[in-house]
Amino acid sequence: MRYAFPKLLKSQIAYDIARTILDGFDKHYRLFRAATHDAKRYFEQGDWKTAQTAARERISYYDRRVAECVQTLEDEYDQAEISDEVWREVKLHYIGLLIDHKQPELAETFFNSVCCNILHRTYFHNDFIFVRPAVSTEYIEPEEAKPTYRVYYPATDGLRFTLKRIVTNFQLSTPFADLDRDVGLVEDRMRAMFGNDLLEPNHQIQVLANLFYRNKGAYIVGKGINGNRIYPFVVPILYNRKGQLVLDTVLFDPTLITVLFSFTRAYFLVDMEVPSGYVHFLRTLMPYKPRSEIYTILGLQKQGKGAFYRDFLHHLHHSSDCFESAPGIRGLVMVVFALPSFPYVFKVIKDHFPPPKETTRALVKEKYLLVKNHDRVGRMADTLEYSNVAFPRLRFSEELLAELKSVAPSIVEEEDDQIIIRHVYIERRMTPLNIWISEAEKRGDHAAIEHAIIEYGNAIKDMVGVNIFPGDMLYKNFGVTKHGRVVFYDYDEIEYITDCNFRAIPAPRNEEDEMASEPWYPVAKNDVFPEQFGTFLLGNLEVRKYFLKHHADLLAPDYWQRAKQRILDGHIEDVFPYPQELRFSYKPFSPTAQAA
Ligand SMILES: Nc1ncnc2c1ncn2[C@@H]1O[C@H](COP(=O)(O)OP(=O)(O)OP(=O)(O)O)[C@@H](O)[C@H]1O
Repeated sequence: MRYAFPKLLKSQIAYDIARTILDGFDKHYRLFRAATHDAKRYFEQGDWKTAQTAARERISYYDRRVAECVQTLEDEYDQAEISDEVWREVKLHYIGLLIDHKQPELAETFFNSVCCNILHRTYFHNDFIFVRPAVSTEYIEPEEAKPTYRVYYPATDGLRFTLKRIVTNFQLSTPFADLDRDVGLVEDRMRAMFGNDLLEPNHQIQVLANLFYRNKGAYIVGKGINGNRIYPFVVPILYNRKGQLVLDTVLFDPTLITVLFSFTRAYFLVDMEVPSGYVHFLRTLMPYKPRSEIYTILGLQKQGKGAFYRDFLHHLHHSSDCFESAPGIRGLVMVVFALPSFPYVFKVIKDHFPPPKETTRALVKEKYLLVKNHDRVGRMADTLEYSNVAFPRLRFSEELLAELKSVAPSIVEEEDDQIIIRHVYIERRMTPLNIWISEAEKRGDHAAIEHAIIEYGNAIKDMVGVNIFPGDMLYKNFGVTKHGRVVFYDYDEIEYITDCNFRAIPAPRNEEDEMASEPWYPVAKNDVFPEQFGTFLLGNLEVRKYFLKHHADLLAPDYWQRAKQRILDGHIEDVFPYPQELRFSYKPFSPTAQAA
């Protein structure tokens, strides 16, 4: 029989514990918001280095606050004295404290993290933690003067005036080069978007009240509304070469907006008093993006992780297919499996790695963490890391279970009708690039192959721009997203570009050198010889043709040496999460203009 919650709350300890946990959360969110607040200042000062460091540090805030809170509780209470009854009261008090709270869903997640740290896993009890949200996040209004979004009425005020007001309301202290010109450009494109639609009485523009900061950009996020139609838009604000601000473009295409919020990018910094209000608004722009991914891209990655897990359990309940090995070439380091009906893959680190791998479990984890904390520039998939995940035994094929038990026995355990996986990374499922290319070949789709190779080279170049050397550049280590972008997902050999030594292959001294099957010259651990990349990348003639046409520079040591030098000189590359052709300043390449 299910245990009933106590009818009377009697325990002072229960109240005190609930209060301590909520104080821990409030401290966390205060610091989290302070970081997003600072992002505005860094943007105004063009202080990219500090902004980068702050964005990276913010990721670790959550775990630190949870650890602090656990410590406080352990110092103050003897766990043995806290009965199940008291834990149930703690939860009820906590729910009470969350009435009128502005971030109740985040506070519930924090509560779960603290409880799960204190209670042993086998002791988890659904009555103690928030398996489902207990407090609604709908219609929460901010207390501060700023609403979640502002509303403008262009039919009354004029579109140009409205657009200018939208920008100036953000009160950026850096001057614009020519705001009237930029607003005119946005207006032209916006008029084209609204087309000849008759303006309905509800015609309005809604804009989220705070800017979204990432890398060297700040983004205005909003939507036009006319009748029952919604027109999402995003306006990036960047610096020009003279250190003045410009509106760089306006994006309307839902696919491009979705890509801007992609799982392959660094998290945004946005000052949100009521995060659920932002998530709700963003979902009206991207209805197919799971709430979990929206929380994550807003930097609330633990919330995203919790929401993802709930979605996953829900999906398991409402599906019947079985987990199976992910299609493609098996990894040496990871066992990768997937549920065909679910768009993610599950990656488990093997217990032993065959040669030539020289890594360890700890090192692999370190590399994955490096990527989590790094700017992923739209080219590296984000991963969710989970411990002790229980899967229903029935949903595993014998073959997959046998494989998991044989290559990762320390991680996989069978318990009654469950498979417990002690550590797993979960990441978006993509089509491995090698499979994508061979399918395009079978169809005789040359354009698709060329597209894949252009994207592949661009992915590497984007990663190089942020100091990442992928290490293992084989096509099988890249995936193609549903938007046709090529993204890297195999991180165990990743290195910082600045830690690598890019060398040209020395000229042979004599005939013997020339014939040698092993390098006759000394090779240090971090030496990389780009001239050798062709050996494993250019085997296929068609791929070779496109590779040499678009990315031959990747095979030359000096490309890499120059890239490394730029990073060492402190240069931070511009990252454009949308096509260059859409920029207001874009000038198509013209051979005559070039000649002139
Ligand atoms: N996100 C993903 N989407 C689809 N398939 C994937 C994904 N990640 C991995 N795979 C599949 O699993 C295989 C192994 O994954 P991964 O490259 O991450 O493992 P690994 O053990 O690190 O590989 P390697 O031996 O190259 O180091 C890939 O070749 C691919 O077929």
